[in-house]
Amino acid sequence: MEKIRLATRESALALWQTEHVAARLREAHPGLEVELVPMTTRGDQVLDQPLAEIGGKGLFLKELEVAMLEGRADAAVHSLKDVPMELEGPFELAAVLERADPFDAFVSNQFASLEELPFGARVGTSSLRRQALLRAHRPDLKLLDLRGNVNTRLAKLDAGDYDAIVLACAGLERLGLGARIRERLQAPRFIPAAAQGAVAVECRQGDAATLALFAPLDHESTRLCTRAERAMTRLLGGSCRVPIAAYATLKGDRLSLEGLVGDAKTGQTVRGYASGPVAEPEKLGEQVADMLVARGADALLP
Ligand SMILES: NCc1[nH]cc(CCC(=O)O)c1CC(=O)O
Repeated sequence: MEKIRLATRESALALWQTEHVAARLREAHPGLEVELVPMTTRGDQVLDQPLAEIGGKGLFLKELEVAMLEGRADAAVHSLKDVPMELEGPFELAAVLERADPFDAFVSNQFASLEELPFGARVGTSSLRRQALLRAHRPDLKLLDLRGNVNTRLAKLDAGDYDAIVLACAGLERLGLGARIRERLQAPRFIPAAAQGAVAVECRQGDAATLALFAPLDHESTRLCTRAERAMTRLLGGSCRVPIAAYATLKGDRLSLEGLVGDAKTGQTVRGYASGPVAEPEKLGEQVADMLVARGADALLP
Protein backbone atom coordinates (compact mmCIF):
# COMPACT_ATOMS: atom_id res chain seq x y z
CA MET A 1 0.00 0.00 0.00
CA GLU A 2 1.49 3.37 -1.00
CA LYS A 3 -1.22 5.62 0.31
CA ILE A 4 -3.67 5.38 3.20
CA ARG A 5 -6.69 7.62 3.89
CA LEU A 6 -7.74 8.26 7.49
CA ALA A 7 -11.33 9.30 8.16
CA THR A 8 -11.68 11.72 11.08
CA ARG A 9 -14.20 14.02 12.68
CA GLU A 10 -13.49 17.71 12.25
CA SER A 11 -13.19 18.82 15.88
CA ALA A 12 -9.81 20.14 16.97
CA LEU A 13 -9.32 17.12 19.25
CA ALA A 14 -10.24 14.58 16.55
CA LEU A 15 -7.90 16.28 14.07
CA TRP A 16 -5.06 16.30 16.61
CA GLN A 17 -5.56 12.60 17.29
CA THR A 18 -5.66 11.74 13.60
CA GLU A 19 -2.54 13.84 12.88
CA HIS A 20 -0.88 11.94 15.72
CA VAL A 21 -1.80 8.59 14.15
CA ALA A 22 -0.62 9.88 10.75
CA ALA A 23 2.75 10.91 12.21
CA ARG A 24 3.18 7.53 13.91
CA LEU A 25 2.31 5.76 10.64
CA ARG A 26 4.84 7.76 8.60
CA GLU A 27 7.46 7.02 11.25
CA ALA A 28 6.73 3.28 11.07
CA HIS A 29 6.55 3.24 7.25
CA PRO A 30 8.85 5.83 5.68
CA GLY A 31 7.59 6.80 2.25
CA LEU A 32 3.95 5.96 3.00
CA GLU A 33 1.55 8.71 1.93
CA VAL A 34 -1.07 9.44 4.61
CA GLU A 35 -4.10 11.56 3.82
CA LEU A 36 -6.78 12.87 6.21
CA VAL A 37 -10.45 12.68 5.22
CA PRO A 38 -12.29 15.01 7.66
CA MET A 39 -16.06 14.70 8.03
CA THR A 40 -18.93 15.83 10.22
CA THR A 41 -21.05 13.26 12.08
CA ARG A 42 -24.61 13.51 13.37
CA GLY A 43 -23.22 13.46 16.89
CA ASP A 44 -21.37 16.71 16.12
CA GLN A 45 -24.42 18.39 14.63
CA VAL A 46 -27.11 17.63 17.20
CA LEU A 47 -26.05 19.53 20.29
CA ASP A 48 -29.39 20.29 21.90
CA GLN A 49 -30.66 16.76 22.59
CA PRO A 50 -29.25 14.21 25.04
CA LEU A 51 -26.96 11.83 23.14
CA ALA A 52 -28.68 8.79 24.63
CA GLU A 53 -31.97 9.82 23.04
CA ILE A 54 -30.72 10.44 19.52
CA GLY A 55 -28.88 7.12 19.23
CA GLY A 56 -25.98 7.18 21.64
CA LYS A 57 -22.29 7.16 21.01
CA GLY A 58 -22.40 5.24 17.74
CA LEU A 59 -23.48 8.52 16.20
CA PHE A 60 -19.89 9.68 16.18
CA LEU A 61 -18.81 6.67 14.07
CA LYS A 62 -21.50 6.07 11.47
CA GLU A 63 -20.39 8.53 8.74
CA LEU A 64 -16.77 7.41 9.14
CA GLU A 65 -17.80 3.75 8.77
CA VAL A 66 -19.84 4.52 5.67
CA ALA A 67 -16.77 6.21 4.16
CA MET A 68 -14.76 3.01 4.76
CA LEU A 69 -17.48 0.82 3.22
CA GLU A 70 -17.71 3.07 0.18
CA GLY A 71 -13.93 3.04 -0.26
CA ARG A 72 -13.48 6.76 0.44
CA ALA A 73 -11.30 5.96 3.47
CA ASP A 74 -9.21 2.97 4.62
CA ALA A 75 -9.38 3.52 8.36
CA ALA A 76 -11.01 5.79 10.95
CA VAL A 77 -9.45 7.33 14.04
CA HIS A 78 -11.52 7.63 17.24
CA SER A 79 -11.28 8.27 20.95
CA LEU A 80 -11.77 4.66 22.08
CA LYS A 81 -14.10 5.98 24.80
CA ASP A 82 -16.55 6.99 22.05
CA VAL A 83 -16.47 3.60 20.28
CA PRO A 84 -19.50 1.41 21.16
CA MET A 85 -18.64 -1.61 23.35
CA GLU A 86 -19.80 -3.84 20.51
CA LEU A 87 -18.59 -2.72 17.09
CA GLU A 88 -21.49 -3.17 14.72
CA GLY A 89 -20.98 -4.41 11.19
CA PRO A 90 -17.86 -5.58 9.41
CA PHE A 91 -15.30 -3.54 11.33
CA GLU A 92 -12.50 -4.21 13.77
CA LEU A 93 -9.90 -2.31 15.80
CA ALA A 94 -6.60 -2.24 13.92
CA ALA A 95 -4.74 -0.57 16.78
CA VAL A 96 -5.15 0.88 20.24
CA LEU A 97 -2.46 3.48 20.89
CA GLU A 98 -0.70 4.13 24.19
CA ARG A 99 -3.05 5.78 26.63
CA ALA A 100 -2.47 9.35 27.83
CA ASP A 101 -3.70 10.52 31.27
CA PRO A 102 -6.92 8.52 31.74
CA PHE A 103 -8.42 10.75 34.43
CA ASP A 104 -10.90 13.59 34.56
CA ALA A 105 -9.81 17.18 35.05
CA PHE A 106 -11.33 19.73 37.40
CA VAL A 107 -11.18 23.09 35.60
CA SER A 108 -12.08 26.39 37.21
CA ASN A 109 -10.93 30.00 37.03
CA GLN A 110 -11.50 30.65 40.75
CA PHE A 111 -11.18 27.40 42.63
CA ALA A 112 -8.17 25.11 42.94
CA SER A 113 -9.99 21.84 43.64
CA LEU A 114 -13.33 20.13 43.92
CA GLU A 115 -12.94 20.34 47.69
CA GLU A 116 -12.55 24.14 47.59
CA LEU A 117 -15.79 24.77 45.72
CA PRO A 118 -18.24 26.67 47.91
CA PHE A 119 -21.55 25.12 48.96
CA GLY A 120 -23.99 24.93 46.05
CA ALA A 121 -21.44 25.87 43.36
CA ARG A 122 -22.43 25.37 39.71
CA VAL A 123 -20.53 22.60 37.91
CA GLY A 124 -20.93 21.83 34.22
CA THR A 125 -20.85 18.32 32.73
CA SER A 126 -23.30 16.33 30.64
CA SER A 127 -21.61 13.03 31.41
CA LEU A 128 -23.84 10.93 33.68
CA ARG A 129 -20.75 9.21 35.07
CA ARG A 130 -19.19 12.53 36.06
CA GLN A 131 -22.50 13.70 37.50
CA ALA A 132 -22.84 10.56 39.64
CA LEU A 133 -19.27 10.85 40.94
CA LEU A 134 -19.61 14.57 41.65
CA ARG A 135 -22.88 13.95 43.52
CA ALA A 136 -21.29 11.12 45.50
CA HIS A 137 -18.52 13.43 46.76
CA ARG A 138 -20.37 16.74 46.86
CA PRO A 139 -24.15 16.31 47.14
CA ASP A 140 -24.55 20.09 47.53
CA LEU A 141 -23.30 21.01 44.04
CA LYS A 142 -25.61 22.29 41.36
CA LEU A 143 -24.91 20.17 38.27
CA LEU A 144 -25.63 21.79 34.92
CA ASP A 145 -25.58 20.42 31.38
CA LEU A 146 -22.54 21.18 29.25
CA ARG A 147 -22.13 19.82 25.71
CA GLY A 148 -19.93 20.69 22.78
CA ASN A 149 -16.28 20.24 21.94
CA VAL A 150 -13.47 21.02 24.39
CA ASN A 151 -13.01 24.65 23.31
CA THR A 152 -16.75 25.35 23.44
CA ARG A 153 -16.91 23.98 26.99
CA LEU A 154 -13.99 26.13 28.14
CA ALA A 155 -15.54 29.21 26.51
CA LYS A 156 -18.77 28.61 28.48
CA LEU A 157 -16.78 28.33 31.70
CA ASP A 158 -14.90 31.53 30.91
CA ALA A 159 -18.18 33.30 30.13
CA GLY A 160 -19.23 32.66 33.74
CA ASP A 161 -21.92 30.06 33.07
CA TYR A 162 -20.28 27.70 35.62
CA ASP A 163 -17.98 27.88 38.65
CA ALA A 164 -16.15 24.78 37.41
CA ILE A 165 -16.36 22.13 34.72
CA VAL A 166 -15.07 18.57 34.47
CA LEU A 167 -13.60 17.11 31.31
CA ALA A 168 -10.94 14.61 30.26
CA CYS A 169 -7.30 15.48 31.03
CA ALA A 170 -6.22 13.79 27.78
CA GLY A 171 -8.32 16.05 25.57
CA LEU A 172 -7.03 19.20 27.28
CA GLU A 173 -3.41 18.11 27.09
CA ARG A 174 -3.62 17.15 23.43
CA LEU A 175 -4.93 20.61 22.60
CA GLY A 176 -2.12 22.29 24.52
CA LEU A 177 -4.53 23.28 27.30
CA GLY A 178 -2.97 21.25 30.12
CA ALA A 179 -2.36 24.47 32.08
CA ARG A 180 -6.13 24.77 32.62
CA ILE A 181 -6.19 21.60 34.74
CA ARG A 182 -6.51 22.63 38.40
CA GLU A 183 -6.92 19.13 39.82
CA ARG A 184 -6.65 15.63 38.42
CA LEU A 185 -9.59 13.60 39.72
CA GLN A 186 -7.86 10.27 40.12
CA ALA A 187 -8.91 6.69 40.86
CA PRO A 188 -10.09 5.22 43.12
CA ARG A 189 -12.01 8.34 44.17
CA PHE A 190 -12.96 9.30 40.63
CA ILE A 191 -13.02 6.41 38.15
CA PRO A 192 -12.84 7.26 34.42
CA ALA A 193 -14.97 5.91 31.60
CA ALA A 194 -13.82 2.71 29.90
CA ALA A 195 -10.86 3.51 27.60
CA GLN A 196 -10.74 7.21 28.45
CA GLY A 197 -7.48 8.69 27.15
CA ALA A 198 -6.88 6.02 24.49
CA VAL A 199 -6.99 6.61 20.73
CA ALA A 200 -8.04 3.71 18.49
CA VAL A 201 -7.98 2.98 14.77
CA GLU A 202 -10.94 1.19 13.18
CA CYS A 203 -10.78 -0.57 9.81
CA ARG A 204 -12.77 -2.96 7.64
CA GLN A 205 -12.85 -6.43 9.18
CA GLY A 206 -10.15 -8.69 7.72
CA ASP A 207 -8.51 -5.90 5.68
CA ALA A 208 -5.08 -7.52 5.95
CA ALA A 209 -3.09 -4.74 4.26
CA THR A 210 -4.52 -2.06 6.57
CA LEU A 211 -4.19 -4.25 9.68
CA ALA A 212 -0.52 -4.83 8.88
CA LEU A 213 0.15 -1.10 8.49
CA PHE A 214 -1.30 -0.29 11.91
CA ALA A 215 0.14 -3.26 13.84
CA PRO A 216 3.29 -1.36 14.92
CA LEU A 217 1.11 1.37 16.52
CA ASP A 218 -0.70 -1.02 18.86
CA HIS A 219 0.24 -0.64 22.54
CA GLU A 220 -0.13 -3.98 24.27
CA SER A 221 -0.73 -2.82 27.81
CA THR A 222 -3.31 -0.22 26.74
CA ARG A 223 -5.03 -2.83 24.57
CA LEU A 224 -5.23 -5.31 27.49
CA CYS A 225 -6.49 -2.75 30.02
CA THR A 226 -9.11 -1.34 27.69
CA ARG A 227 -10.29 -4.86 26.78
CA ALA A 228 -11.05 -5.51 30.46
CA GLU A 229 -12.73 -2.11 30.90
CA ARG A 230 -14.83 -2.46 27.76
CA ALA A 231 -15.86 -6.05 28.59
CA MET A 232 -17.11 -4.97 32.04
CA THR A 233 -19.01 -2.03 30.58
CA ARG A 234 -20.49 -4.16 27.77
CA LEU A 235 -21.73 -6.81 30.21
CA LEU A 236 -23.50 -4.15 32.26
CA GLY A 237 -25.32 -3.02 29.12
CA GLY A 238 -23.02 -0.01 28.85
CA SER A 239 -24.30 2.99 27.03
CA CYS A 240 -24.34 6.67 27.88
CA ARG A 241 -27.71 6.17 29.61
CA VAL A 242 -26.15 4.76 32.79
CA PRO A 243 -23.15 6.03 34.71
CA ILE A 244 -20.57 3.24 34.41
CA ALA A 245 -16.89 3.68 35.20
CA ALA A 246 -14.05 1.19 34.61
CA TYR A 247 -10.33 1.55 35.10
CA ALA A 248 -7.74 -1.19 34.66
CA THR A 249 -4.00 -1.21 35.28
CA LEU A 250 -1.32 -3.75 34.45
CA LYS A 251 1.51 -4.69 36.83
CA GLY A 252 3.78 -7.48 35.72
CA ASP A 253 1.45 -10.24 34.57
CA ARG A 254 -1.58 -9.15 36.63
CA LEU A 255 -4.42 -6.97 35.46
CA SER A 256 -6.45 -5.07 38.08
CA LEU A 257 -9.85 -3.58 37.38
CA GLU A 258 -11.92 -1.11 39.37
CA GLY A 259 -15.55 -0.74 38.37
CA LEU A 260 -18.39 1.49 39.43
CA VAL A 261 -22.06 1.88 38.61
CA GLY A 262 -23.80 5.02 39.82
CA ASP A 263 -26.95 7.08 39.82
CA ALA A 264 -26.55 10.58 38.41
CA LYS A 265 -29.59 11.87 40.30
CA THR A 266 -28.81 10.59 43.80
CA GLY A 267 -25.04 10.08 43.74
CA GLN A 268 -25.50 6.51 44.94
CA THR A 269 -22.59 4.34 43.77
CA VAL A 270 -21.74 0.64 43.78
CA ARG A 271 -18.07 -0.30 43.52
CA GLY A 272 -16.20 -3.48 42.62
CA TYR A 273 -12.56 -4.52 42.27
CA ALA A 274 -10.71 -7.64 41.17
CA SER A 275 -7.43 -8.71 39.64
CA GLY A 276 -6.57 -11.54 37.30
CA PRO A 277 -4.08 -12.95 34.81
CA VAL A 278 -3.10 -10.77 31.87
CA ALA A 279 -4.17 -13.50 29.45
CA GLU A 280 -7.86 -13.08 30.32
CA PRO A 281 -8.94 -9.44 30.26
CA GLU A 282 -12.56 -10.21 29.31
CA LYS A 283 -12.85 -12.70 32.16
CA LEU A 284 -11.71 -10.03 34.61
CA GLY A 285 -14.26 -7.63 33.16
CA GLU A 286 -16.94 -10.27 33.69
CA GLN A 287 -15.83 -10.91 37.27
CA VAL A 288 -16.11 -7.24 38.24
CA ALA A 289 -19.43 -6.88 36.38
CA ASP A 290 -20.81 -9.87 38.34
CA MET A 291 -19.50 -8.40 41.58
CA LEU A 292 -21.20 -5.07 40.87
CA VAL A 293 -24.51 -6.80 40.15
CA ALA A 294 -24.18 -8.89 43.33
CA ARG A 295 -23.67 -5.65 45.27
CA GLY A 296 -26.84 -4.08 43.92
CA ALA A 297 -25.83 -2.43 40.64
CA ASP A 298 -28.74 -4.08 38.84
CA ALA A 299 -31.12 -1.72 40.64
CA LEU A 300 -29.36 1.17 38.90
CA LEU A 301 -29.19 -0.44 35.44
CA PRO A 302 -32.01 -0.19 32.85
N1 LIG B 1 -17.00 12.57 25.16
C1 LIG B 1 -16.17 13.26 24.22
C2 LIG B 1 -14.73 12.89 24.40
N2 LIG B 1 -14.24 11.76 23.87
C3 LIG B 1 -12.92 11.67 24.21
C4 LIG B 1 -12.60 12.77 24.97
C5 LIG B 1 -11.28 13.06 25.55
C6 LIG B 1 -10.12 12.25 25.06
C7 LIG B 1 -10.11 10.84 25.56
O1 LIG B 1 -10.77 10.47 26.53
O2 LIG B 1 -9.38 10.04 24.93
C8 LIG B 1 -13.74 13.57 25.07
C9 LIG B 1 -13.86 14.86 25.78
C10 LIG B 1 -14.10 14.73 27.24
O3 LIG B 1 -14.64 13.72 27.73
O4 LIG B 1 -13.77 15.69 27.96
